[in-house]
Amino acid sequence: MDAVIVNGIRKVYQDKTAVDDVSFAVKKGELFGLIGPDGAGKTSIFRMLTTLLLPDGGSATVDGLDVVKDYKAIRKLAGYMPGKFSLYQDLTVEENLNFFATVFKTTVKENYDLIKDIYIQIEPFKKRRAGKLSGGMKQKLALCCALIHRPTVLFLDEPTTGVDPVSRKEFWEMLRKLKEQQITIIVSTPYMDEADLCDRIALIQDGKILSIDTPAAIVAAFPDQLYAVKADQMHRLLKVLQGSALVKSSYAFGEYAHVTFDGDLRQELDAQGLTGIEIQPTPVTIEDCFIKLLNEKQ
Ligand SMILES: Nc1ncnc2c1ncn2[C@@H]1O[C@H](COP(=O)(O)OP(=O)(O)OP(=O)(O)O)[C@@H](O)[C@H]1O
Repeated sequence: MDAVIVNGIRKVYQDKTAVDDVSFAVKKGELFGLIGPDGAGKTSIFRMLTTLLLPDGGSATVDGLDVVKDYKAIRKLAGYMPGKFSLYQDLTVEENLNFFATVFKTTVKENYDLIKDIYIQIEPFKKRRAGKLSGGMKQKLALCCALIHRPTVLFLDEPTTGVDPVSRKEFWEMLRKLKEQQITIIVSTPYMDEADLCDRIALIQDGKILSIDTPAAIVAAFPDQLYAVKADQMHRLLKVLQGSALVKSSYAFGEYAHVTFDGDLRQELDAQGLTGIEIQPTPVTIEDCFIKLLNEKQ
């Protein structure tokens, strides 16, 4: 049985459809990513799966339990780290942890083995109020609190947003270790570079899933050779690319334009008077796949 099954789930706020007929399944022990920009509907999906929000249509199960009928049982077995900092700012690190353990009728001691690797990193600050911790430390404490009742499924809503790059990397290493403990993890992120760290991902935009697969399979399905293109006049280059009959797709990507095309693009750019032209094949990223899927939708 899959750990999470989502079947045509919907959420409508007033006249805004935030989650539109979303379906996916997450295997036991999988690290599954919901990847999409702000407002894509990730938080609404998490809140429905953790029984904090009622769906307006469709159904979903967590560990075989229905998110509407069996909400009490799900709350016991699921761990949830909301996007916004959820801890008690005026309580210390150890008070927060004890509080969450008590709510779930357990003790820190009983489940210490599960959080040990993470907790020892914040233990030197255990007497410090949560509100006075750095972003990375708050995130580690929030993860310990979400784990303290030994959940079978862990929901992490944008755990790395607003966290420095080193802490982001450390956080993903912690998730890899938790996976070894057979905990199913569903994590959302707006950072496309984090998609590669998941076993499988769902790309989501405007409440709809655009694609679900392993990151490697999504990248492999990109149909064209992708090129990174540069010129001395980047602004003009982008305009020329957009108007060119040879170009299938083009968009700014860091200091380059990412382009797919047929024919002799260099000759065309030369003819347009552009200088310092560079055209080189470049590896496809998840972000390129996302942009392609968005363009197909429009
Ligand atoms: N309570 C609400 N009332 C009205 N609209 C809402 C409500 N909650 C969310 N929305 C809207 O639904 C859409 C999806 O929001 P949601 O928070 O689920 O997305 P998200 O991908 O988690 O993005 P974010 O990172 O911004 O939270 C957005 O357009 C948002 O403005």
